Amino acid sequence: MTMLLELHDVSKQYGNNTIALSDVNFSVREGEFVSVIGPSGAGKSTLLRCINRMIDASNGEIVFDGVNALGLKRKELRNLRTKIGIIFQHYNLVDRLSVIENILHGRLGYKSAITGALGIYSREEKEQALKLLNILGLEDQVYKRSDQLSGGQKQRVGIARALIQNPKMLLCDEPIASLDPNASKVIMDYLKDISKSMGITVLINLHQVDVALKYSDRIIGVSKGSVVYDGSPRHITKEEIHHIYGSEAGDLIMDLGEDTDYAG
Ligand SMILES: Nc1ncnc2c1ncn2[C@@H]1O[C@H](COP(=O)(O)OP(=O)(O)OP(=O)(O)O)[C@@H](O)[C@H]1O
Repeated sequence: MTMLLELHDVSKQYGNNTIALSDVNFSVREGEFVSVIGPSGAGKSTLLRCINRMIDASNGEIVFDGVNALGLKRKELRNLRTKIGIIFQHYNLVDRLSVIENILHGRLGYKSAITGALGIYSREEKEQALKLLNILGLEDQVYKRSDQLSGGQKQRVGIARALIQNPKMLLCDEPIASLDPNASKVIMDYLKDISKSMGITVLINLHQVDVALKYSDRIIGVSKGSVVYDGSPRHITKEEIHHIYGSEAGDLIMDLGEDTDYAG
């Protein structure tokens, strides 16, 4: 498998005092499903946002699909962003628009300002939106206003909007943090299926360690801006979880129970 994403010594400082990321190094292979875990404030969101340059890293190198993302100018950056779909905790849908209109917004990165502003989409784009609606079980909601959907349905629209970009990677920033356990499972199952069936790489921030261990090929543990664990979910030990979470680890370890073969 080839590397799709490589981070070399990536650091991010906010203002004079906050070092959010410190010399982060890791690579992600094409098709891998990787979870980033760590306590609140560890730098997980900053890490994800640096990858598509929603935030600019202070130092280091981020290579995506063979291109150094940090050196890109406007047009190439737009190009890069079409290959990276983003899924947000709060969905970021346009409430007053229908489900299908929100999904088609995922195509805006491919359009000129004028065709985008006029909402002009081709027949192929509309057909692809309908296909994705079917895949994500939203075929009965096509023309519903987005603010009339449940949280789980909104997140499925968010996934469809990301997929219509034809991305190579999905960056998912706490995609289930606002959902109940049932809706969370539905979303995680869709993300896993999509990753497998479409060969899309997934990099996902999660607060729920048990979910991360269950779904991921690999876990990256972040603490105070540094990667302190990078490996399989199968063999992660309680000591390693303690190392990632520090004093917050107690309850998490109790929730996980005695068996350390969590992914089994
Ligand atoms: N825009 C900003 N300006 C200044 N400091 C920031 C900014 N965004 C984040 N930080 C700080 O950077 C550090 C990392 O924050 P980040 O949001 O990346 O952590 P996180 O692991 O995603 O946390 P959480 O799990 O609570 O979302 C924290 O100390 C945070 O206060």
